[in-house]
Amino acid sequence: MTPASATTPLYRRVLVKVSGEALMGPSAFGLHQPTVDRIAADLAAAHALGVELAVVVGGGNIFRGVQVSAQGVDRATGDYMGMLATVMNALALAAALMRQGVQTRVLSALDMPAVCETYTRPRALAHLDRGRVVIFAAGTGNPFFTTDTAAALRAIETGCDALLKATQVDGVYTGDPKTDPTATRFDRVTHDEVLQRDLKVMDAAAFALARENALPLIVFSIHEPGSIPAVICGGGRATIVTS
Ligand SMILES: Nc1ncnc2c1ncn2[C@@H]1O[C@H](COP(=O)(O)OP(=O)(O)OP(=O)(O)O)[C@@H](O)[C@H]1O
Ligand SMILES: O=c1ccn([C@@H]2O[C@H](COP(=O)(O)O)[C@@H](O)[C@H]2O)c(=O)[nH]1
Repeated sequence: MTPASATTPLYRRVLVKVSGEALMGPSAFGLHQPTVDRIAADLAAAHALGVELAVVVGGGNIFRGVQVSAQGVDRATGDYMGMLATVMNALALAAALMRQGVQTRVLSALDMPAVCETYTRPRALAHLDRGRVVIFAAGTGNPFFTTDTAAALRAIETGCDALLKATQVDGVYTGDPKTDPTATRFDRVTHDEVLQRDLKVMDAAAFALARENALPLIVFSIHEPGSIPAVICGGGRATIVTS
C-alpha cells in the first residue's frame, strides 16, 4: 500500500457506503450534526481530489426493518420504514455537503418527487459526469434488502471502480472484532477467501454482486477523520478485497 500522505487518486469514480449508525455520533439515536458535518467534510475532501463520487447511506441510526418487525410491525413495512430513514440521512448529508460548497443531488429509489429526484440510471450518470456528488437514497427500493446491497448494485450500475465501505471497524478481520478479541485484520484478501472463511464483510447478497462483477471493496473506519480521501489515494488503514 502507498503511504497515507499520497494525494493522487487511484480511481476515477467510486461509491462510498456511509454507515447509518455512524451518523448518530455519541448520541443513542438519529443524527448528530457535528458528526454529519465531519463526514461531509471527508466526502468533500475526496471530491476535491477530482474523483467522481457516489454515496449510499445506511439507516441504522434511525430504523432497521428487523428491529421494527421484532416489535410487531410486519417485516416489509418495517423495511419501508428503514428505507425512509435512509432518505432522511441522505437529505442531511446532502445539506451538509451543499453548505460546504459541493454540488450534490439525492436520487431516491422510492418515488417522492416533492422531496428529491427519483433514481434512474441515466440521471445518475448525467449528474456524476457533471461532477456532482450523487447520494442514492431508499436503498434498492425493495424490502428484504440492505443498503450494502444497494451500494454494490449502484456501484456496478454506474461503473464505479471501487466500493468504499466506511464503517464502524478499520477493516476485515478473521472474526467480528467487536466480539472476538483474537480476531486479526487483513491488509488484503480475495472475494473467494472472504466466502470460504464466511467473513461478515457485507451481507451475502451485496457480497455476491461484488464478487460476480469483480468489484473491489475497501473496508475502513469512518471514525478516522480523513480516511475517505486517504483510501482513495491508496493510503489509510483499510482492507482491500479484490478478485
Ligand atoms: N469478519 C469481520 N470483519 C469486520 N467486521 C465484522 C466481521 N464480522 C462482523 N463484523 C461486524 O460488521 C460490522 C459492520 O457491518 P454493518 O454493515 O452491519 O454496519 P454499518 O457499516 O455500520 O452499516 P449500517 O449502519 O449502515 O447498517 C462491524 O461493526 C463489525 O462489528
Ligand atoms: O434496499 C433496501 C435497503 C434498506 N432497507 C431497509 O432499511 C434499513 C436500513 O438500512 P441498513 O442497510 O440496515 O442501514 C434496513 O434495515 C432495511 O430495513 C430495505 O428494506 N431495502
